[in-house]
Amino acid sequence: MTKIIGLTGGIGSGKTTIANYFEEKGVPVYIADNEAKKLMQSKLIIEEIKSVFGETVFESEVLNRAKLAEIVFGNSDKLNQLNSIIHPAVKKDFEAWLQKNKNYDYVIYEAAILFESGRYKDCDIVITVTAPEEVRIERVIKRDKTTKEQVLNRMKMQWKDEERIVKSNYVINNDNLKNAKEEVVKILKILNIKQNQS
Ligand SMILES: CC(C)(COP(=O)(O)OP(=O)(O)OC[C@H]1O[C@@H](n2cnc3c(N)ncnc32)[C@H](O)[C@@H]1O)[C@@H](O)C(=O)NCCC(=O)NCCS
Ligand SMILES: Nc1ncnc2c1ncn2[C@@H]1O[C@H](COP(=O)(O)OP(=O)(O)OP(=O)(O)O)[C@@H](O)[C@H]1O
Repeated sequence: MTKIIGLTGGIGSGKTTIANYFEEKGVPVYIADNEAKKLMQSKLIIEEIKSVFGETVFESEVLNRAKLAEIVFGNSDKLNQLNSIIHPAVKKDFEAWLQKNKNYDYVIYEAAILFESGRYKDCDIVITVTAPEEVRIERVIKRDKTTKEQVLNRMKMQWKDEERIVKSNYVINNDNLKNAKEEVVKILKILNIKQNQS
């Protein structure tokens, strides 16, 4: 049976960067953030978001993600409400994706809130990607043209590295990309996963 590797880490730790490297090496990767974004364009989910958050988070039927982010990352009850709309849809979508990839020995499920959502329980192995908080904040400010306060608001809704690390099988320190990639190769070897030559 295909084994699920959960790949997690706080905002800006570099988990998508690391996930992409696993993919380069030949492991199929499901990026929960990206798939959630696509699912949030479905009519059913749009209606559910409207019923909870109102029409004001939409502009001509297009979700204003920044506006919704402002609401939910300042209020954990609202974030839980949004999560309970999106997470079941992502779970279902992932299960269908997994079926399509059932010939692989391992696949990767990449999600920032793997532990917070409880989805780590569906994983056979969990890898946490880490980097110092200040570095993560700087990366996100640069990537998203956002403010320190906005990044901190998201961080407050996530577990701390210490909490993630104790529940993980492997930890990849992504302070430095070259070293982090070497860690990926080590894990592939330990798990006996055949690598693409790249
Ligand atoms: C609030 C939304 C619209 C903001 O969208 P935006 O494009 O600004 O952010 P994006 O989705 O790309 O997420 C960027 C990062 O924010 C953090 N983040 C996103 N969702 C959550 C959450 N529910 N809890 C904690 N942190 C989160 C993660 O570090 C994530 O990698 C969006 O994040 C959302 O719908 N979140 C709830 C659904 C969810 O949990 N998605 C994540 C994977 S299932
Ligand atoms: N080792 C590194 N050195 C420098 N920059 C990096 C490194 N790893 C990732 N980055 C950059 O930092 C930013 C955040 O990385 P990435 O998007 O992979 O993080 P993430 O953990 O998936 O974030 P989020 O939780 O927001 O989705 C990106 O712009 C990426 O190119």
